[in-house]
Amino acid sequence: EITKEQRALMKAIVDAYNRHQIPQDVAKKLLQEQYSPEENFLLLTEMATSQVQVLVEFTKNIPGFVSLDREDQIALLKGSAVEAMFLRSAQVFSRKMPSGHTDVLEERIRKSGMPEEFMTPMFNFYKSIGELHMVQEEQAILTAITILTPDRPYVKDHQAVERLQESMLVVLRKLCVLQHPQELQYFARLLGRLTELRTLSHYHAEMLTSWRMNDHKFTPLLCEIWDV
Ligand SMILES: Cc1cc(C(=O)O[C@@H]2C[C@H]3CC[C@]2(C)C3(C)C)ccc1N
Repeated sequence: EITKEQRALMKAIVDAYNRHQIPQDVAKKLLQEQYSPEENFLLLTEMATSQVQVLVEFTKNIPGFVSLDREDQIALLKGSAVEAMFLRSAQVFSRKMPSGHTDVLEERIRKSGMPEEFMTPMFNFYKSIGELHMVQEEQAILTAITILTPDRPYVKDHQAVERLQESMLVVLRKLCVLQHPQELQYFARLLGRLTELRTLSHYHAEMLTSWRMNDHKFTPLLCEIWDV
């Protein structure tokens, strides 16, 4: 009972999501030979920077996004960047790489100068996303829903964003029923992850501050997207 236009919306989002992937060379670098914490941090910086670039490209291809007010587009991107990045890296983390690699990546992230108290919530989130076994359509639409959250700071035209998000929530709900018929509350569980993401973004803000304090270098794009 997914209508023709809903199928078209889903296809546009999934194509955009798959078209804009993190360059494999960045992810692969993290898996190569042993690095020092400084080297690891530089690799994470490279990974985060390319994730933001991928996020911007994906967002521009969400149907209706570019017809929103320009300043609202910026507000939505800045407001959702962390959450979209964690969602995408959780999916990359739990799916893309053969299991052995995941431990290596986890090891690299753990030895990159990231504050210890941030690790646990981050890896718990990765695991909770992995356990959902989302299909790629669900991943793409859930990411689009996260980006089109109307109550981000400085968004002026709430209504316009709400209308776009609404149409995606409807599609996601239908998709969940089709893809996971046995799990009645699967859709609710998916949306529950978005709440977990907001908690993570608070940890992330502290992480940025602690890195700044220790004089870690960021790229201009990361400074711009997170006002650091
Ligand atoms: C300012 C700044 C931010 C990050 C970051 O948010 O990294 C995210 C944390 C994990 C989740 C997404 C990340 C890219 C990750 C996989 C390293 C990494 C380096 C850096 N100089």
